Amino acid sequence: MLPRHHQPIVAIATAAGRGAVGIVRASGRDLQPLIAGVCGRALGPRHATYLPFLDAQGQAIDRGLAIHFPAPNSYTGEDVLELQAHGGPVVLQLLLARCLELGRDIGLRLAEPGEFTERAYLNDKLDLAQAEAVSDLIDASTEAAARSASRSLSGAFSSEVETLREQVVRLRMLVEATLDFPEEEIDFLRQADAQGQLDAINAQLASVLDHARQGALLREGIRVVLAGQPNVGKSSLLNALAGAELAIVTPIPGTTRDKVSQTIQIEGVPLHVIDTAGLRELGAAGDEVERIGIARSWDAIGQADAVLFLHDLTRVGEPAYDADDAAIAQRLSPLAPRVVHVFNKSDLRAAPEGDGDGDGVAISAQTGHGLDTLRHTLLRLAGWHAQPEGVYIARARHVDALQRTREHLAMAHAQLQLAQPALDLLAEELRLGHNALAEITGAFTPDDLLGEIFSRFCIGK
Ligand SMILES: Nc1nc2c(c(=O)[nH]1)N(C=O)[C@@H](CNc1ccc(C(=O)N[C@@H](CCC(=O)O)C(=O)O)cc1)CN2
Ligand SMILES: Nc1nc2c(ncn2[C@@H]2O[C@H](COP(=O)(O)OP(=O)(O)OP(=O)(O)O)[C@@H](O)[C@H]2O)c(=O)[nH]1
Ligand SMILES: [Mg+2]
Repeated sequence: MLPRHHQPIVAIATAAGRGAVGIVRASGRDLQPLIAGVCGRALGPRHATYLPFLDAQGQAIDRGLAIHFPAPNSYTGEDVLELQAHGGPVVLQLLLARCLELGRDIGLRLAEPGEFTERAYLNDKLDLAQAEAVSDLIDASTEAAARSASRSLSGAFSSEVETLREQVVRLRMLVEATLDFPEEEIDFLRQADAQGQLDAINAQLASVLDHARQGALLREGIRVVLAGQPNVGKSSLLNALAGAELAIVTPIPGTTRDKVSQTIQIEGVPLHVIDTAGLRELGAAGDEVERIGIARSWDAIGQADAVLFLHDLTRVGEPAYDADDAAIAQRLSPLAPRVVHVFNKSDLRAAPEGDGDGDGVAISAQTGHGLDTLRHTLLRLAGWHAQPEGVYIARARHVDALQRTREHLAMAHAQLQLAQPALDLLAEELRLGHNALAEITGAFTPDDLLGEIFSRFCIGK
């Protein structure tokens, strides 16, 4: 049997359900038996031919367009056959079954998720960051996310990483060469301005890291938890931000029992907003359901990227809030940089001057007053500052690899500043930094990571 990556594969490439057109796509080293069987004739290369797709009895399953992309000029770099049929689930299943039947002798099998794109990667049509961008483009939930995924797919991110990698390679070669001439080593490095080269790399790395963080933010968004005492208006705020009546709002304290979440977007950045049960001390007689709800609120708070701590302006005392709020604030204090104080119901009572920490936002969930300020505060807290046009999509995996690169290069930098740098340690840090960078485009990526990345694609991609 052929190794997995050489077996011919087939799948329905279009989304499940009915559509105007549906595509069955096959990829492999030689698809002639399939073409002959289903099309009943030879196909010109990269030429759309309208013809009947034939079943085993020579009857037409459907009439549509067949395209043969001979290797290596195809999406996967292998032979690709596309059957563009009418987009009904039964028609497409029949075509798929017909392909599998015809392909039995060449070992044709169903494609696993992401396997076409994995082939494109293995055949050097795309690097790993571009392959990931294919999936991110399909999954994009906002226009900004789609545009930036498209930039990554076209190689904007990869080429910046590649430029960095080339510079690190050049420096590594210099250091490795010096290792062979121990007497003159230091002078040699000084003459070649190794320090200056490293400074330039680090400056550029900082900029790529910043862009990648913005890109990861666009892809992954942040978790924002609405927290506070019962009846302060958390559910009202969720509804106001979402522009829909999602959570139940009543004047009864303890209305929300369980978490309610909704993804909204601000300037294209997805925010996963979670409304929680109001926080209060329940005596022994307290309601068991509410007790569990409150425990879940604290869980959500612990996992939040940002916490909006709501206060009810009609209840706040001096200096900023009442005793129960002070108790909650105490418990939130370890999360302080992620907490925003929000003073709600400004329509009923104006916010006192110089609220609390000075970073509070006064709003009215009912009239919408202050919501724009709150949105901008959230974006700032998330670390968003880029213009979507210049951003390429990135993943936490990329940010992590860039951070590790930065750490290794910082160690290399420290070594170079010593009067007597240990050249072997310097060389080792540069090597590790180089490897971390290479993980991004896939030049140096463990197989199990590859498997994980592609398994998250949809089938047929
Ligand atoms: N019908 C159809 N539409 C599709 C795809 C597809 O596979 N089929 N794609 C699937 O994702 C995307 C387009 N991606 C593609 C990428 C490369 C090639 C290709 O033939 N590449 C050749 C020739 C390049 C050229 O002429 O410039 C090559 O790389 O050698 C085709 C589609 C979106 N639309
Ligand atoms: N005037 C005014 N009333 C508000 C505002 N926001 C919320 N309310 C009212 O305050 C009451 C409680 O609102 P909710 O949104 O249910 O409060 P909550 O924090 O979710 O309450 P629990 O789910 O019990 O924790 C309701 O009667 C709302 O109509 C506001 O900005 N102005
Ligand atoms: Mg509520």
